[in-house]
Order: sequence, then structure tokens, then C-alpha cells
Amino acid sequence: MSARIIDGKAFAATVRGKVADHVARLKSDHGITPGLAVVLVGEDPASEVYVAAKHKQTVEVGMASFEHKLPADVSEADLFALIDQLNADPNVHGILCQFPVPDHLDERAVVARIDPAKDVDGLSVVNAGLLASGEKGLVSCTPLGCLMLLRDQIDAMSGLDAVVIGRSNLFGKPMAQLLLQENCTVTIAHSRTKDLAAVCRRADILVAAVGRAEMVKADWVKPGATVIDVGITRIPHPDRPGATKLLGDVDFAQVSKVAGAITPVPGGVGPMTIACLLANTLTACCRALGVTEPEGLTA
Ligand SMILES: Nc1nc(=O)c2c([nH]1)NC[C@@H]1CN(c3ccc(C(=O)N[C@@H](CCC(=O)O)C(=O)O)cc3)C=[N+]21
Repeated sequence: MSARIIDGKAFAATVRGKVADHVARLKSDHGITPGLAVVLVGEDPASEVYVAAKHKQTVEVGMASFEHKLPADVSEADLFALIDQLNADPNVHGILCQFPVPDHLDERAVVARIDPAKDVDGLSVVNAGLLASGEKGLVSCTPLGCLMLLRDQIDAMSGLDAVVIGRSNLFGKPMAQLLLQENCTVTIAHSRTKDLAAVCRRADILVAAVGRAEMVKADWVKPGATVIDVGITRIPHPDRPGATKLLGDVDFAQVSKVAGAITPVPGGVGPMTIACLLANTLTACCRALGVTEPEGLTA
């Protein structure tokens, strides 16, 4: 048997379409254009590519995109001054500082400086706490994207066993909270978990976010399970010199023979991350205006 391939690229396009419809309505009914500010510190080539993709898609859905590139040696004070200015700017509804930032800057302090109402990455202590308490906040984009894919794939998540491999604040913890909210029985596994393969084999929903290429093998997966691969490891292309190739945390060739459904890499979770960033910016804008927020784009 072979698994259904979950087309995250196509799903992300439908999410962006919904966002674009609501953006058009905000413009016509309220004269407001939602705005996203992206701050990039330094010149990491991978980050430049992501930030360019974010800019392009922000403009495509009709939002305003504000890019701020700062030198790698920018002081914390100067970075904070920019964030303060964006916090105060009524045309900016979402703020994202691309990670990683150079070592002399503290990511947690950067996130803490962003107004929680504009924290479209959902990384602030306030938004993490709101999610953990089951209250309305902004949810980290990648877990939100995975939730949307899972809701689309699975009619009834209630009561299913879900295993999340990875416990980061950016992904593993919020993903676990979202699955719990869907009434799954949730296990957060990580590098110290005993007999990881056996733990994973219990999962009806297996979400891999460890950052180790192709670690999840076929005998870790319950036949018929839904497998979500959050890993992105870039390696030199085996056949094409100079080119690169992306690998997930799941050994796709093996696992796709056992799973019921699986996300590919690329074309799975990755495109959903940016779509959800746009969805979060729209949500933040609607809340700032006090107008009804769109359905199906939030947790
Ligand atoms: N503050 C912050 N928030 C983030 O959300 C954030 C960040 N920093 N730093 C870097 C990571 C990485 N990330 C991705 C976004 C899109 C794809 C994506 O679209 N991937 C495509 C194509 C990838 C390609 O071909 O290069 C795919 O998987 O199909 C992947 C990864 C967001 N991140």
C-alpha cells in the first residue's frame, strides 16, 4: 500500500486565496491594507531566500510588505529602536524578525520587544501562554500550518494518539498544544526519549521536527498513520554538482509505503508556514480594527 501524498503547496495556495479575499474586503469596507514588517539582521543566504519569498507572497495577497535589512553588527539598541517604531506604526499589523540572528543578539529579548498583538510568529511569552491556556492569541506559523493540513486530512482527530518529535518553543510545544486542543492524546518525544521508535509506532498522527535528515524509518510508523514532516535539511545534490536538495526528518521512500498519508519535503509543510504568516497578519489586522476575523485561518 502506498500513502496519500499531502499537497501542502496546493493547500497553501488555497489559504493564500482566502487571505487575499479578506484583504480585498478590508480594503473596500474599511479602507485598510494589512501590513507585514519583516526584519532581517545580517546576510545569511538561506534567510535572504525566505525573506524574499515572504515579501513576494505578502504583495501577491494584496498586503503591504515592509522589509528592514540591518547590518550583522547592528546594536541591540538600534534593533530595539526599529521594533519600537514598528510597534507604534498603525500601518504595520504584523512584525517578524527572521531567525537566526547573529550571536551578540538574544532571540528571546528580540521577541519580547515585539508587541504581542503584532507577534505574527506567535513566539512571545504572552502568545505561548494564551495558547497553553486555551485563549485567543497568535499561533506560531508552522504548527498552525500543520494543524490546517491535519484538519483537512482527518475527519475526527478526537481521541487519536499523536506524537510530536521535538520540543522547541517555535514548533514542538505549540504543535502539542494544538493537538491537545483537538482532543488528541499527545506525547512530546525528544532526544532523551527512551525507545523513540516504539513511542512513534503508537502514533495515529506522527509529527517529526527534530532536524535530523531521514531519521524516521518505516518501522517507526504505525500502518495507516498520518505523518507530518517538518524537517528541512539542505544537502548538496547527489546528481547535480553545485545544486542543493532538501531532505525531511522522515525517510520518505520507506515511510510512504507504510503511512496512510504523508507530507513531502519540499512541497509539504514549508509552503504552509508562509501562508500562515499571511493568515496571522490578517488576523492581527482584524483584531486591531475590531472587525470580524476570517474563519478557518486560525486555531
Ligand atoms: N522568525 C522566524 N520565523 C519563521 O517562520 C522562520 C524563521 N524565523 N527562520 C527560518 C525558518 C524556516 N522557515 C521556512 C519558511 C518557508 C519554507 C518553504 O516555503 N519551503 C518550501 C521550499 C523550500 C526551498 O525549496 O528552499 C518547501 O518546503 O516546499 C521553509 C522554511 C521559516 N522560518
